[in-house]
Amino acid sequence: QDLSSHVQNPGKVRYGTASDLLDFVNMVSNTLSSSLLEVGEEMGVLLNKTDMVIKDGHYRIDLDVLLFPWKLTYKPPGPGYVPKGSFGKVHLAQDTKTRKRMACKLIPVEHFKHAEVEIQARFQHENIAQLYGALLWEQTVHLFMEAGEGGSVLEKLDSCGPMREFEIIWVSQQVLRGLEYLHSHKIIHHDIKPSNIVLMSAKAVLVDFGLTVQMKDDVYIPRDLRGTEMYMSPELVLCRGHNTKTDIYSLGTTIIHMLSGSPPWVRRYPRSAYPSYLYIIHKQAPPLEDIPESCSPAMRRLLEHALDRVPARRSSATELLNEEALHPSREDQ
Ligand SMILES: Nc1nnc(-c2c[nH]c3ncc(-c4c[nH]c5ccccc45)cc23)o1
Repeated sequence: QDLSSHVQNPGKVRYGTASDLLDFVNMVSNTLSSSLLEVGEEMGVLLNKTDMVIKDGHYRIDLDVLLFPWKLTYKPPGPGYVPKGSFGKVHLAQDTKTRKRMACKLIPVEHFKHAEVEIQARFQHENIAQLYGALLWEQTVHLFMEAGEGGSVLEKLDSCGPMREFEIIWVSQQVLRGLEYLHSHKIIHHDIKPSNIVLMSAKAVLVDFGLTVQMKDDVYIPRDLRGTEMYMSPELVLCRGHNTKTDIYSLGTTIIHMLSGSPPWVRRYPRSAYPSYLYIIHKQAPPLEDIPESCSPAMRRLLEHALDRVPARRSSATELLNEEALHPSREDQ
């Protein structure tokens, strides 16, 4: 195209606010993917002040931003190991002008739900992966986000085994601050687990908001089962209504995984013999038996409060943040 047509028809990527980004993703969600086929070039909205440089309305993959399979923190690079989200593959991305490094999650447009973006666009907190922008290119939604270059807690557990208690305390405090913020806005994450907690040099953040809901009142009646079985609460499995306390239970099972190196239940009920854990979670008492002997009494008490079978009795994020286990006194160190 000559310059004049280029100027007259600048590309379809622009800077905008969180509400511009939400309008864009709503358009993508509501437009039949067939009619999106005609758009030959990338289109999208990048949030202002994100160190991403749009050139003449373009933000082209492999030109303005490069995508790399994620360099693993612990393991020798497998064949293009790419962490998987609920519906998308996550790559490392780098803006070619500012060299800013980001995570880029690729979601096929037919799987894309604007709920994934809605919460991250409307709610910001230092322990929630920040959203930088969204692009639609080749029938795939590219979500650019804050990158946890230390990888996920699951990757760390798989590579290095059980974590030490001071590491678990650090991760739990970060996650609980993020949950305290989300729960104060009646938002349920629905998929708290080691692979959805990613590590950076000075903090840990929650990722993958594809199953997130914002309650209209104090209970959420689910239409489907959301989450990952081993970390699900008994009330979520029952499907008769639940609230933000389900995330607290999932954090409790996540702490068991960090302490022991395995999710709850699997050592007592091997996956080979138990294709599903839903019935076990429903029938059995909370998995306190999976807390290792080495666990400190204070951390054990925190887990008893986080895994209480009765949601109303279960501690909130704020209450857990005030537990002794998360404030080891000097003499303990
Ligand atoms: N499902 C999902 N939705 N958003 C994200 C996400 C946003 N920023 C990120 N930074 C790092 C990782 C990540 C996960 N596992 C890993 C293993 C090794 C290295 C990095 C990772 C994932 C993200 O993930």
